[in-house]
Amino acid sequence: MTILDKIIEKKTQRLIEQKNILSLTEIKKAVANISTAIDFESSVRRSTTEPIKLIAEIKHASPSEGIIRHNFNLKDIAHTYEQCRVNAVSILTEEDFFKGRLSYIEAAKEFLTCPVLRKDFIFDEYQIYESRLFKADAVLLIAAALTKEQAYRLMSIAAECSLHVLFEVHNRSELDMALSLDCKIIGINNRDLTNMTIDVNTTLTLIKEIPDTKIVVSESGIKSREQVKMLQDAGVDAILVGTSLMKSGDIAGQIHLLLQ
Ligand SMILES: O=C(O)c1ccccc1NCC(=O)[C@H](O)[C@H](O)COP(=O)(O)O
Repeated sequence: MTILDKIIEKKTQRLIEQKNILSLTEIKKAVANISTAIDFESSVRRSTTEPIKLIAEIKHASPSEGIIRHNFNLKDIAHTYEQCRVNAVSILTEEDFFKGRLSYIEAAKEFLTCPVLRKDFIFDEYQIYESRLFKADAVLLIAAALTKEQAYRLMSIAAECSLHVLFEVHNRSELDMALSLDCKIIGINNRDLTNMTIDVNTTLTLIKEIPDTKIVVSESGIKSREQVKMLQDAGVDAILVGTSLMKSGDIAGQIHLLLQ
């Protein structure tokens, strides 16, 4: 069983419990009154004259690292990200492996003006409505966790809820799925979820197969200015950075180092 299988198994159990508290019909009604989402797509698209965009992640723990930030303070992190004028914030909301909470989105949004991506393991339409109910502006869909039919359906529901989708791929066949679904924002995960190894060259290889009209986000394992420059030169629109910010005693300094 891969880590992705384990996460989805746990998530499936939690979803059954959650649907007993608030049914699909009830959650659909509840999202009808939620204010409009902030435009994630425009925030992460870059023109050729602009520097690379930053999606800064709030991530307490992970399966590969355990606890990443020992003095985790959601509000301080959100406040720092706002002061650094990051282009978007990604929040890990998965509970059992990342120590996240859905409520982190609204709490962080008190300090943020940029859009927020809900980073979780989404495979059921309920989770899309839930994301909007908790004020996310965008959601992550992971190709490795979905069939093409499931992905299509979830993307349609996300669009109905005005949520943008970051569609994550790691290899050529997942990229083919993204392109055939006409995904606008393609995330290339440098982390292989089958064995947790990270290689930033994954982005450099796959981006060559992606038309210029798409927005490309490079995800995972980004920690040095040299890597960021290489990704920018390759035409990447935005980087998604978690661990190297969360491990730093000076988050603003680390952002400056990456983007200087
Ligand atoms: O981070 C993990 O260990 C992990 C394990 C299994 C599934 C997903 C995982 N990470 C989620 C992410 O996609 C990252 O948080 C994100 O790309 C940022 O990566 P990093 O900068 O390496 O924290």
